[in-house]
Amino acid sequence: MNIALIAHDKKKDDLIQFVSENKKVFSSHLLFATGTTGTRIMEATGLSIHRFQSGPLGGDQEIGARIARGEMDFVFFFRDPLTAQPHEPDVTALVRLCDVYSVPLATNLGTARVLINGILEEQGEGTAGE
Ligand SMILES: O=C(CO)COP(=O)(O)O
Repeated sequence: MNIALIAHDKKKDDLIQFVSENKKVFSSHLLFATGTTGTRIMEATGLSIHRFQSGPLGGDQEIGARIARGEMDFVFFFRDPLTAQPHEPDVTALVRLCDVYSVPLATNLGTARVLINGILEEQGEGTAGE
């Protein structure tokens, strides 16, 4: 499966911790990320991640293009709901494309936990923490 990992600055630590806790699951899939998020997760976990541009420089749009081509299976996008983003239209467009193509999207830690369990079940390996 192809999985996209994206986090706004104030949510990067949360995503890094989440990926670290579920490293075994993520390591068995192809990982993609916006620039800074990908670098931070690679440094923290040692996982191999294909990195696109940084979000404000077009990274969200690059991931959106992959979604439009049917090349992204799951998206973890930890958005910061309390900080204005200069590239807000790109953020909205990425979320919209997930809805257009019914790509499962987790925008916060709670949904991410549910989604990772869904991925594990698709792999036939029970749920996280068991
Ligand atoms: O801004 C982002 C998503 O909208 C994330 O970009 P970076 O991973 O480069 O910080």
